[in-house]
Amino acid sequence: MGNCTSSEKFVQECCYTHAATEKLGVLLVNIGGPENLNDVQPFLCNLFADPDVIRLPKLFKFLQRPLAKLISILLAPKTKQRYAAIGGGSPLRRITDGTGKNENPSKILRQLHANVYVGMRYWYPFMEEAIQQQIKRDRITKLVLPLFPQFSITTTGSSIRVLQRIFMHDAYLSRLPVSIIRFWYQRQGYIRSIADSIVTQLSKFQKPEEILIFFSAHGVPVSYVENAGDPYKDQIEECIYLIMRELKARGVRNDHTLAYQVSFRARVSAFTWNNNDNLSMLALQSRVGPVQLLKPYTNLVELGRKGVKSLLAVPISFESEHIETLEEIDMGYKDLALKSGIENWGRVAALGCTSSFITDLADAVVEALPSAKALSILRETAKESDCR
Ligand SMILES: C=CC1=C(C)c2cc3[nH]c(cc4nc(cc5[nH]c(cc1n2)c(C)c5CCC(=O)O)C(CCC(=O)O)=C4C)c(C)c3C=C
Ligand SMILES: [Fe+2]
Repeated sequence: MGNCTSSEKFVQECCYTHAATEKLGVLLVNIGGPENLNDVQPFLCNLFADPDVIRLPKLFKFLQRPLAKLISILLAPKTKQRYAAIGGGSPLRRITDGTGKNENPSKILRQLHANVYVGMRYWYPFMEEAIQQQIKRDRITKLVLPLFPQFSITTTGSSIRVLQRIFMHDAYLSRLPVSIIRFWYQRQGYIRSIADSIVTQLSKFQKPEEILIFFSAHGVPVSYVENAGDPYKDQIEECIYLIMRELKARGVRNDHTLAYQVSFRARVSAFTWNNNDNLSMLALQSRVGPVQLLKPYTNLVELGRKGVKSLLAVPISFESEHIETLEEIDMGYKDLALKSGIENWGRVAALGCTSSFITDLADAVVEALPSAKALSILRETAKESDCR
């Protein structure tokens, strides 16, 4: 097979060649979220037990699980209230299942005879289950994993680590050619789909040209970016540059700004201490203070004070609706914006199962096929927690 490009003809050729020789699997990986309020505490426990989310110095690794349990118990009541406000659970499983069944990519994936699996990092169906119970059972011959739009150690890195841990101990999996799409924020289909949504939402305002486009991204600790080389911040910024370039090409010249989410900061800071090696989010030492997260923080009061009257919020770091879009942005931010003098509020929906976006992701899968290789660089990793 030659090199696959995104041109439709080539995608088709790749499909035909591939379908004849391979049994392809596509694993859609996501964070996962509690399906009901009883799931909240164990879900949080799994999340905080992840050494890529809370990095403890080697000496204190043994505290990872007890600490995760403690933090999850302390955070659960407030977090339950927030999930209750969006209907009692996370929509992530439904949306990710829907992505797999979406009509357009299914056409492409059907031509490839691809099996689509869903695997979550912190809740059911866990990545481990999808791999051990379904992928192994189906004896696929190639696996593609489109991960998150931007690479972060806390999301992409963490998922790859789980994959490596599972694959290295299994004769079949360790030889299975795998292609990991480590980020896809720069893909034209993704950029254009977001630009389409922005243009549609702008047109709903009375004076679209006066709207401030407000990109809102998840925060991560600064130390991940500055000390551990997390490319997340650079990729977020480049993604916004590409979206604004696309909008300019369409004659849209609105002002824009980027801010990282703040209530996340309050939740994280309550349980973190600064430390000198700066790699750990949570280090036990005497100098107690809040962890530094990516800036600028969201400050709607300041925007109101500066005279911003109309604002369109655009969630940028995640492709599906989730608690941060539905509760934090739609409820918390909107409320605060209106109280701060911002009179007109709008929000761009996450792409979710938007056809143009999912079709582009299916193209990305096809393009990733030639680079599939057995995961040869495998490393021993810390034991996972079992909070389920
Ligand atoms: C780009 C996406 C995400 C990054 C980066 C990220 C980092 C990160 N998150 C936490 C803590 C929490 N995350 C929670 C849930 C959650 N996080 C993301 C995405 C990113 N997180 C998603 C999609 C979800 C699931 C949301 C849902 O609908 O269920 C939670 C629990 C929910 C909440 O309180 O908001 C916590 C806590 C840290 C500490 C971190 C980086 C170090
Ligand atoms: Fe998160």
